[in-house]
Amino acid sequence: MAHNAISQDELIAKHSSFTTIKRILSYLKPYRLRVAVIIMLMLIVMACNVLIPYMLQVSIDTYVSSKNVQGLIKFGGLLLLISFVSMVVSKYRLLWMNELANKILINIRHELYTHIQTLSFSFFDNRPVGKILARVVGDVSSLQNLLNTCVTNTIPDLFTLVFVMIMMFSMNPKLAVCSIIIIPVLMISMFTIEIKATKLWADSRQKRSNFIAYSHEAFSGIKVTEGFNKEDFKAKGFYKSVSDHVNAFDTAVKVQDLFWPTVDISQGIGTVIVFLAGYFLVKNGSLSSGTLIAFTMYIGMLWRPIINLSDFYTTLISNFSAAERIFDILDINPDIKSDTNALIMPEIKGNIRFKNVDFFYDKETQALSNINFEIKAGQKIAFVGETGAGKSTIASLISRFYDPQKGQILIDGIDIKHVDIESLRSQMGIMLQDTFLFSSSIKENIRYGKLDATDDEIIAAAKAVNAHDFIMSLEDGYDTNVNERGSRLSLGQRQLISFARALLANPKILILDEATSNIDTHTERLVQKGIQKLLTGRTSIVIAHRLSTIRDCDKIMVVSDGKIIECGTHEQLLRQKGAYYDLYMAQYSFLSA
Ligand SMILES: Nc1ncnc2c1ncn2[C@@H]1O[C@H](COP(=O)(O)OP(=O)(O)OP(=O)(O)O)[C@@H](O)[C@H]1O
Repeated sequence: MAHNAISQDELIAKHSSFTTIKRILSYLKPYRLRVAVIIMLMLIVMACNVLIPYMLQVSIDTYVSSKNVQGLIKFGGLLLLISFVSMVVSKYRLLWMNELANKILINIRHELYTHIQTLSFSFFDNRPVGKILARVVGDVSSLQNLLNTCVTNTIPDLFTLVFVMIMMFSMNPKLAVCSIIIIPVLMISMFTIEIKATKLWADSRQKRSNFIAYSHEAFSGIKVTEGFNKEDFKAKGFYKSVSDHVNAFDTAVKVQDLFWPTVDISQGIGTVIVFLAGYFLVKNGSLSSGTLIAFTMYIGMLWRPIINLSDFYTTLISNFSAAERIFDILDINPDIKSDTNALIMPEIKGNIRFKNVDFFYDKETQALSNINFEIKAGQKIAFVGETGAGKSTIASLISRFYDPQKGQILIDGIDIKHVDIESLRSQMGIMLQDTFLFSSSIKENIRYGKLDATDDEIIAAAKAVNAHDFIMSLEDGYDTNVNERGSRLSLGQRQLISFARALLANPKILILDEATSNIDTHTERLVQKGIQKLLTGRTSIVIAHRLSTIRDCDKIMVVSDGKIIECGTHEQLLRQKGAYYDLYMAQYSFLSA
């Protein structure tokens, strides 16, 4: 997948309009019965509406001309009854259709969300979050527009059109032909406009996605913007991305607006043709005046659905790219997925082995080359090395967030490429540099480690990592809301909470990626015991820059430029006077300076 910067348009797979419409309509499948009932109701409404002009014709030609008042009153009553039935049925038709359209939209949004959750890290590496949001929120709303118009108007309009034509042709085929003679010209003009408008709407949607992504990133990084006093600079960027979107939208609307004059002119010409032809037919006696009046009503009924269908067509064109953008994501297969006959990972003991592992993030970025090591169950291992060396990449591969291009990663002798991902990840815990808390209470954030944990278990976990006292000092204790990303708390406090969360999850393999980097010396001492508790009884991998925190590890591996260049205990590596010694001495002299 190509990298996608915020201002860069995304590549969207193109499909034929027919395939996309078929796919939209496939969402109706689970509701076949409801659709059948709705169609039945539509047919009743159509039949009532189409009957009314015909009955008018009969009443004029039969009862009015013969001055039969009693017959006329009876006929009028029947007409009223038909109108009433049509009104009631129509109300329920609309209600059930809206309900159906809304249900389908919930399904699409849910499908999109659950699908995106299954996608691999590489998908998220290559897309700004704002662009994903634009699809889940913006594009699905546009699809709602499309579905609502389609189900509530288009299907009934198509029925009306067919019914009206049947009535017109059965009343007077010559006049009927005159009524529809202009329609092919209208169709050709509409298709010509469509070709141009579709491209312009797709472009407008791309620019909208770029603008949402820009806003999302700008607000997420607002503290940096304000800290560096760069509000004007960001505001200019924002102005440009909004202008790009508005200009693209404006151009699309201008082309789209050509639709309406085309429809209006066609309707005008069509009506004039019918009146002229009707006049001559009545004059030479081959058409009754009742039929001409009924025909004039049918003309109105013929053009209303044509106008509505043109309206739907414009909605279709302007929202089509939204549907394409949604299906584009749904069609992405996760790079990392469980094989169909994947092995369920047995209870992990904790042996980890890397065999000749090479890993590239993309063709240009080789992050690891020929990595070989073995960690025994229950050992505490540290990876150290300069920034960008490849330490976090090793951690990501153990959790199978990515697959290596070459080599094997074995846990308890089983190649993790062939095991069920859920059964693997549910036994592993990873604590990243960037501690993420959800905007809910502290209690709920800790419970995330084990959804069915009791309050007592949560408090016990917090006590074990020495987080309990600071939590109790907050105004609502465990019920304190931490705000988005935990912004209500200090970085160290966030990490303490994430320790409690990890302890509750009780993983068999625990990876701490720079997890203690934000804890000050005082807090560090406070949590040391908690960390010890967290690490005992499981294989633990610690990635740390601060070497004082990993001195007592069973093994320390020094990573440099994607390779492991040294391996041993703290004492062994110091004696070796190699890269680890240099790193350690650099920190030691820095701290004692
Ligand atoms: N998602 C990614 N896409 C492309 N390249 C990446 C990605 N993540 C990391 N890299 C690159 O891979 C290399 C190793 O990165 P990694 O994050 O593993 O380093 P690290 O040793 O953990 O660094 P640090 O100590 O700074 O966290 C770096 O050159 C980095 O630029």
